[in-house]
Amino acid sequence: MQSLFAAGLFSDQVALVTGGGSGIGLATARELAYLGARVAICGRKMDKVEAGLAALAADGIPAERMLGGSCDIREPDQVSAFVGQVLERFGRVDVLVNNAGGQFPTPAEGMSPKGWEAVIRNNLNGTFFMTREVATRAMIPAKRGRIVNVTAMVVRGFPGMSHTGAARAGVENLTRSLAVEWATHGIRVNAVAPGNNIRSSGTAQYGEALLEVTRKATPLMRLGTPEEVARVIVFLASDQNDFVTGAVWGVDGGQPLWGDIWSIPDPQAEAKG
Ligand SMILES: CCCCCCCCC/C=C/C(=O)SCCNC(=O)CCNC(=O)[C@H](O)C(C)(C)COP(=O)(O)OP(=O)(O)OC[C@H]1O[C@@H](n2cnc3c(N)ncnc32)[C@H](O)[C@@H]1OP(=O)(O)O
Ligand SMILES: NC(=O)C1=CN([C@@H]2O[C@H](COP(=O)(O)OP(=O)(O)OC[C@H]3O[C@@H](n4cnc5c(N)ncnc54)[C@H](OP(=O)(O)O)[C@@H]3O)[C@@H](O)[C@H]2O)C=CC1
Repeated sequence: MQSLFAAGLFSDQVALVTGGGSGIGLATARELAYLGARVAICGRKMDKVEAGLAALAADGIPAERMLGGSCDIREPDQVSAFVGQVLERFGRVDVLVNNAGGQFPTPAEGMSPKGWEAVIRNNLNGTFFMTREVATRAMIPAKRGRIVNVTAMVVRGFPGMSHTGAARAGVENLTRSLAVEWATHGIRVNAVAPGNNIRSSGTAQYGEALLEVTRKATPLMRLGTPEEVARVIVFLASDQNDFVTGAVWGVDGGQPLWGDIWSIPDPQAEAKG
């Protein structure tokens, strides 16, 4: 592995990455571990978490510097138990990356209350539960912490996935509120918004055709990689970046600046036949 950052940048630090078993979360966990951090990863499914731990081991990270556990961030009891495990094992949490999340495509009018709630819980509630737990038990007592929330590119709304657009906009606003509330506790809170154009385990479920549409809607004319998102997360999580808080950084190849991202049925065109 090769890193943009100086070796040992995260030595003596502990990082907790939710959804660290796959995709952007795994790329982030690998980079942080490579730079010296002790890393804890979690997800709902242990097979993904175990695959993540195996990838870290293949990078040469010793077993004593990593921890994996099953934890559904929507469930406060599971969040509390996992954070407890991390503190028991490593004694502190310096960096929290709230990366776990996801949704399903659906027009708003076809969305059931349960479907709406599932996505709000997964992205907004879960992020808050984990953040509050880590802040109150580790960061506020230590008067030090770096939180990075992974959102999505929602500046133009999220037609076709309005539930996640609303949830991610909520997380972005939470990022700003907590950046102010916790500034005096030595905690910085930032967000990274990947474009809808990162080729990852997550976007694989949407299929190549849709990825091609989103690639063509990207000024840089290519898809991004999980490692490119991870580098910005790691920068925001590092002490090299200590005057930035409450920011939302896009990693999107310029996509929000340009044209249509994907087509949803145009009601005016349909009305005209
Ligand atoms: C157009 C733009 C494209 C654009 C596409 C390109 C841009 C991609 C940009 C974003 C990329 C990524 O985020 S990549 C990361 C992707 N990763 C993920 O999405 C994985 C995490 N997501 C999830 O686990 C699920 O989506 C989520 C719903 C949040 C949680 O699932 P659960 O199994 O826990 O939820 P359940 O209890 O089963 O479901 C609760 C309700 O949600 C509904 N529900 C769940 N999945 C559903 C589905 N596929 N289609 C309809 N409805 C669904 C169920 O029907 C239930 O409601 P009832 O109807 O009452 O039964
Ligand atoms: N790739 C892209 O283009 C974009 C990605 N994003 C966001 O970036 C983040 C990472 O996505 P990406 O790596 O691409 O996709 P992945 O699907 O690979 O990553 C999502 C990870 O989150 C975990 N996860 C999901 N829900 C929960 C939960 N309730 N509790 C604990 N863990 C959970 C999943 O594991 P498990 O299923 O085992 O729980 C998985 O490891 C997500 O929040 C995603 O929505 C945003 C915009 C674009």
